[in-house]
Amino acid sequence: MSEQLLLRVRDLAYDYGSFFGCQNVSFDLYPGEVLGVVGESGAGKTTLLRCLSTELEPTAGEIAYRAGNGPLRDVFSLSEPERRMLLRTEWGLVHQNPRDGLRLNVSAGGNVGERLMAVGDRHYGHIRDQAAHWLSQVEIDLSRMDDMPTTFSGGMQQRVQIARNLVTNPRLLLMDEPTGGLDVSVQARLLDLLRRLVSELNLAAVIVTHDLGVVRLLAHHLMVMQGGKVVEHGLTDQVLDDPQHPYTQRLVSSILRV
Ligand SMILES: Nc1ncnc2c1ncn2[C@@H]1O[C@H](COP(=O)(O)OP(=O)(O)OP(=O)(O)O)[C@@H](O)[C@H]1O
Repeated sequence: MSEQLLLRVRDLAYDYGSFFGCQNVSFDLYPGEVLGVVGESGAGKTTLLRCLSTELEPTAGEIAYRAGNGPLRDVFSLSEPERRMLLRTEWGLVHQNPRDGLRLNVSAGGNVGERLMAVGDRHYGHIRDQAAHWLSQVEIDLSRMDDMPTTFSGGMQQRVQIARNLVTNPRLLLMDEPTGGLDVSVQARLLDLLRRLVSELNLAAVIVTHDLGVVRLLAHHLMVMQGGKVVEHGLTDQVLDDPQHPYTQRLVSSILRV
């Protein structure tokens, strides 16, 4: 594989005062690769994602990202405007609750087009065409383009949130339980959609979830966290088919029993 490393995380830790959120997290991510992060409640998954999105500054360790074709750079050495620009262009952030990632008083098309306007696109026709293109990519009927997200189902809102993230052609998606809270058939459709888009767009992604079915379907690599620490990390099929750590073994067998 000749592609260059996109994201490098080394010995990352974050402490909430005397509590630690996550510790000693290290991984590499290449374009087109999906890393799944699983673990019980309180394992440190959200803390890790909040550090990766630069919302929290790690207490220790490094997060280095390659913007454009430039060198890998520590994201916390970037200026605030540089980081903001990454968050608007090369990085996408998909929240579990789409309401956290959408503007509810703006139409579906407006939600998608707005992200282009935020990076300087001022051509109304182009913005509307792009919004329509990405809404159709996530299977939103264009007759709903001018409707408010509040009139959409949870699954539709989640798809609009994904379209809003994709419109700037991001290279890295950070997703927090993107299918959480949706019913099983809606989840399955959304997972198929995500799998197709990740592969077609050669996206790198980190996906945090409780659901081993989600990682089995989407993630090439899997990191299992417990109590803020990574207890197992490897190829998804390998970890799920031959778990080494007792916690992963319990996690996998609890799914197989149901
Ligand atoms: N704002 C906070 N202040 C203090 N401690 C926190 C805070 N947020 C999280 N923690 C602690 O950090 C640890 C990791 O929490 P985190 O939310 O990252 O876990 P999680 O794996 O995402 O859990 P869940 O699946 O329930 O969302 C837990 O011990 C939690 O109590």
